Amino acid sequence: MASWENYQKVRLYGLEIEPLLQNQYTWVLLVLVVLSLSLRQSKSGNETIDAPIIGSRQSWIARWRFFSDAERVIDEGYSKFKTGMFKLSGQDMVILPTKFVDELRNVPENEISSIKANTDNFQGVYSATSILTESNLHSVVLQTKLTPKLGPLIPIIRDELEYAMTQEMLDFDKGWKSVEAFGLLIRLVSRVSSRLFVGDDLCRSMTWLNASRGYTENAFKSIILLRIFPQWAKLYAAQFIPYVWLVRYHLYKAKTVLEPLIAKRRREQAAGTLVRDEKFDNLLQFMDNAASGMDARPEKLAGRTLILTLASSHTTSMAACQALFQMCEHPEYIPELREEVEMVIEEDRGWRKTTLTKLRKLDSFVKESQRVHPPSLLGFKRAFLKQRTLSDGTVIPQGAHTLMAIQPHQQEDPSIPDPEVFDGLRYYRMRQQEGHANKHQFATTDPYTLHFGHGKYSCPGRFLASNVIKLILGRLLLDFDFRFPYNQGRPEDVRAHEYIFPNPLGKVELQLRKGAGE
Ligand code: HEM
Repeated sequence: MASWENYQKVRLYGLEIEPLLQNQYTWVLLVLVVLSLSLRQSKSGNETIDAPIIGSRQSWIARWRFFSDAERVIDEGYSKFKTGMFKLSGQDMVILPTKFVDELRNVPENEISSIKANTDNFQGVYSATSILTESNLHSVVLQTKLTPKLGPLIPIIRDELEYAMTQEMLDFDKGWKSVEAFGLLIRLVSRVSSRLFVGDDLCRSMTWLNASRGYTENAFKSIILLRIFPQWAKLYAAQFIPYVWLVRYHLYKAKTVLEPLIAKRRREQAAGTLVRDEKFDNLLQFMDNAASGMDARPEKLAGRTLILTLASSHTTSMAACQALFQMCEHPEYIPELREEVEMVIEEDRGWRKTTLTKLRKLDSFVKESQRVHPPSLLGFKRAFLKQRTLSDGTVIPQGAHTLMAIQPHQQEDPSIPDPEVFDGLRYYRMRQQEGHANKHQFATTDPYTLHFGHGKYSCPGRFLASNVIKLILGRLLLDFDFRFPYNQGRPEDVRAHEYIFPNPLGKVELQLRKGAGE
């Protein structure tokens, strides 16, 4: 008969159980394992949806395949089931047909949430992005304070861009210089964004810049790795992934500079001594003015500001870098794009509010670059907070997370007859058609162009992104010649899951043009 004495001698994989059972950490671990396994038993929203699964039914294998070859998996699902739903990456993702874009684009956020779906896709708890689900403070401020001021912001962005260029390219007048283009653009964009996000006080502080860049880089790496794990295993996996630790570290570093700044400005505001920039304060200040309750806590404001750098800097630099690579791959466009910039600047006598809207060829080129090298193959992510019956009778249960195959869908846009061809001035010509002058811009969305989403919850920062990209590329076109290094073509994009990044090792050679800056 089994007695306690006998039991004490039981060994599991060579380990004596009794000392283990006396250890409180063993119990904590056991409780966590049992809890997570039992959570796994209850089917999630996606698991209750009856839809064909693409790839292996073994979710680990399916997830790994999706990580390493998402394009093929998505194309397989899209070619077989594009008018219905299908599941990818095990059951992690339910792909809805794009015919539902219009029906879903303006549904209230207490029924379907875009930000929850996006932050969940970004592994919110581990990348710290889940703070954005606490309220829409950031979106309101972007839409009401930043977007209406895009005109007055041009000189501010240009000023910071000039400073950033001097920091980056001091010795560029000594002939051709080779640079890793993505890194350069990340540094330029993050300096410019910092000026708008945190203001003069901090935007050139290396502590802040290192924290915001370090956070963004490590958040992306954490997201990519954690997505390979099933939901129940993420908690444990995260403990062993150094990028996740670094996310926390950079968040902490950012707070060490942002929280005192918030406190200082609040003191100055109370004393009536706060120096305001009449043209544009900065996003942190705008959020502080508009925040209430929990949102107004300094650590929350600091966290939200840092997370905005992830939403803005990497995405903007990715688009700028893909366009720069396209220019090097198709140098035949450079003279025409350069001529447009020179002409518009002469007409406006400098960079003014109207200047960027007049750069229609450049706008078209950047949009076409995004079409052929998009940041993501999937988009229009939605989390269903309530059960919903779609117009064709499909029932989407509460808790489901859906996406759409935006890249294959865009290739079927009837206004793009030859989707496999890169045509940098395609959208420029489309805008010349009667009634189309304000359509087909980089920042405009439509049911076929979903890289910024579409409808009420589309990206609130896309107009700023468009301006920053045009200011940077316009400056490069005016003052630099650029090309790929000798005998090197366009560097292969780096792909992980549905995300597509410009190759960070991809080099571009730059040389100051004769007479530039005179
Ligand atoms: C080329 C650059 C960019 C791309 C491709 C991009 C793309 C996107 C996409 C796809 C979404 C989700 C939309 C949806 O779910 O329907 C989004 C949301 C968002 N973007 Fe952007 N974005 C860019 C630049 C920016 C910039 C510069 C900012 C900030 C100034 C920004 C701030 C945000 C924020 C805050 C959200 C979440 C909005 C919410 O709370 O619902 N983005 N972006």
